[in-house]
Amino acid sequence: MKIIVLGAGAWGTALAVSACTNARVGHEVTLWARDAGQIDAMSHQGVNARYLPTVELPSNLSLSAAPLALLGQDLLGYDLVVLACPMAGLRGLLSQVNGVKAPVAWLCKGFESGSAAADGLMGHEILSQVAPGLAAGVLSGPSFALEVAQSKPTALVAASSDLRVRDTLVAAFHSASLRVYANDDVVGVEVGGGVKNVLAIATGLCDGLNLGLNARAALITRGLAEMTRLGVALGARAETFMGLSGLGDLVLTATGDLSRNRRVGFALSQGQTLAQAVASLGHVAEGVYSARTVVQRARTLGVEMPISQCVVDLLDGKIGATQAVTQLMGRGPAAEGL
Ligand SMILES: NC(=O)C1=CN([C@@H]2O[C@H](COP(=O)(O)OP(=O)(O)OC[C@H]3O[C@@H](n4cnc5c(N)ncnc54)[C@H](O)[C@@H]3O)[C@@H](O)[C@H]2O)C=CC1
Ligand SMILES: O=C(CO)COP(=O)(O)O
Repeated sequence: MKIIVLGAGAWGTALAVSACTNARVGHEVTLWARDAGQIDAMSHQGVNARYLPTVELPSNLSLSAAPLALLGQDLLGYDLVVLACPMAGLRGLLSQVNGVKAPVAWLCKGFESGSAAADGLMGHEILSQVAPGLAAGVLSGPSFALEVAQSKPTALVAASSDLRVRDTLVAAFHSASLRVYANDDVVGVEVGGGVKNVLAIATGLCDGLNLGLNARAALITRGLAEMTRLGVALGARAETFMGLSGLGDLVLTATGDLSRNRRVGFALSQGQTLAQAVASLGHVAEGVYSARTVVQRARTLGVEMPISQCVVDLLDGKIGATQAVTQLMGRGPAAEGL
């Protein structure tokens, strides 16, 4: 299979490496970046020094920085086009690949911030605005890029309403170290991937303040409830949130120190400003940009999301770290459940 990954950040690089090294069938994989200097450095150094510095690039991985407009013609020759950009770049990349006949999959997790529709859109909603004719879907689930690139056992979920897209993603990435499950609940998978980033900021803060393991477990559990409430209100199936892109990715991101979102919450608990916390990452932390849109969409639907609201108030500088705890613990008693 001929696969092109557009975007050479940590996750695009890791998946491209995984497809080259692990696939049961030999794939031809190209990794593309918009920055020709980055591709030049990668081909000389044999690593992606900026985004995944400890992982050697396999010799059978092709690198490209051809202008996308030119690449447009060539994209016709691929069996799968993977968009490995942050949410902020998805609208642009989708319009650029519009017209491609092969399945297209995006990897970003979040809600568009400053969206044209002012609503904060998920990937599938952006797709229906800018490229409704594409056969497309999303690849999500609990997966730190570094571990996937190191061939550590990982399970992902390929979500699309189109069976051909799900099957192509499984054929492209399923391997001895990477299991790819299929799901047709795109809304559920996208809500899980987007909201878990916001909740990971909360657990990073909780752990940075040394609030204890009980508090972290409570945040994860009640976070899962609010993620599910929003997802169901948006048309998702509740059971999807018990799967890889819901509970699975929430547990990973909320507890794993490799998470950039969790690190933002931790840094805020140590007195760093948001600007400092984001700058020190050198990578995207989608929860920072999605939090407000998550809460706005929930409000429009009449869905209560107290933990996400707390994260927004914190990011907006309306409350400090310790006030966030008071705000959550000061809520009145409630019945458990969704
Ligand atoms: N790193 C990880 O472990 C995982 C990341 N993801 C998601 O994948 C997406 C990408 O994450 P990473 O690769 O880790 O980010 P990263 O911060 O490591 O790299 C971002 C890449 O996107 C490019 N980029 C930045 N802004 C852009 C824009 N406006 N248009 C086009 N390209 C742009 C950058 O040049 C860079 O190549 C995010 O939505 C993230 O939540 C999903 C699963 C795992
Ligand atoms: O989505 C991820 C793991 O599944 C990566 O999470 P972070 O963006 O918080 O690092």
